[in-house]
Amino acid sequence: ADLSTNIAGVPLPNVFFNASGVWCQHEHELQALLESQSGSLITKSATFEPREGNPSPRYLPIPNGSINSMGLPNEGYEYYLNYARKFDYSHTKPLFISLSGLSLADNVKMVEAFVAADLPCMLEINFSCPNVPGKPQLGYDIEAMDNALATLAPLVKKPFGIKLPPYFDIAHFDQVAGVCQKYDNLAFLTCVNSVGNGLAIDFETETALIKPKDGFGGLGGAMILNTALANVNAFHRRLPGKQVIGVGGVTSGKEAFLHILAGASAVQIGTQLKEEGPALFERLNKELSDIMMAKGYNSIEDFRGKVKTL
Ligand SMILES: CC(C)(C)CCc1c(C(=O)O)[nH]c(=O)[nH]c1=O
Repeated sequence: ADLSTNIAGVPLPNVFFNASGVWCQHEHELQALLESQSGSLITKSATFEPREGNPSPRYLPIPNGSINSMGLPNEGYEYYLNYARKFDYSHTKPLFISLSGLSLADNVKMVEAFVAADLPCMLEINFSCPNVPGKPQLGYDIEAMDNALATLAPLVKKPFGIKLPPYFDIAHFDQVAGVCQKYDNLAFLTCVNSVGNGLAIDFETETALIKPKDGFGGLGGAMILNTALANVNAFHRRLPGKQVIGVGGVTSGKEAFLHILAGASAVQIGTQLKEEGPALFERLNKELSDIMMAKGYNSIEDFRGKVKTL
């Protein structure tokens, strides 16, 4: 079956790529994604300056998923800008760049640098990034989100996307969609980032599993699939003129199929990629293709967003 898709008019040979943060901090990791069967690749969320991130253990697989509090370890935005300058855009797969400024000012400076470089890469701005200490993350501060988009969208000029945290209240889906609708070049939403501030505890040692933040960290993997599907579908229904990239709980072709049925135009993989490595993409392509053939679908558009209700 044909697993090709496009994001903001940019073709992807297949719907699959990494979630920002997984297998994408260093060039050798990005090279492995380039050589894999992924349909695209995205860099680790960049901050203005390089960051070590939090002390380990800061990521762990747990039953039905994972927990992480990495703390934005990355090489700094110039590293990824240089990577984007050297990238061979004649490749079959496009390059996405994730930005996660620690302040709006930092996001402005990084966006301006990428816009000045005028490269074909696609920006995904991480709205789970920390905002003013003591205030919720950008994605949970609707006024701050609107203000950030009012500043950033005109700067980016071309189509771009934002990475959103999961929402759990219909009124929040409505509010966030209302803000996103205001920005024409906001072309896609990537839903969802990890489910924030979970806590994994070891029964034997009676100790939190990860070191940072008293063990509090973002939850990913199978356990967040149904939250991810809801966020993908909620924004697919509310924003017909925009696209949604689905992420959360995809471990096989089956969950990828469900994300697309919910409305996703592409599918990112986090936890499962961290655990299985880039060979995962060959498996996912085969599994999704087999599912589509079995159901009589030839292309993604034959079933994308067509989840039925009772
Ligand atoms: C959680 C933040 C550190 C504020 C942003 C980076 C990030 C991280 C991280 O670097 O800890 N982990 C996630 O699961 N999602 C993210 O967006």
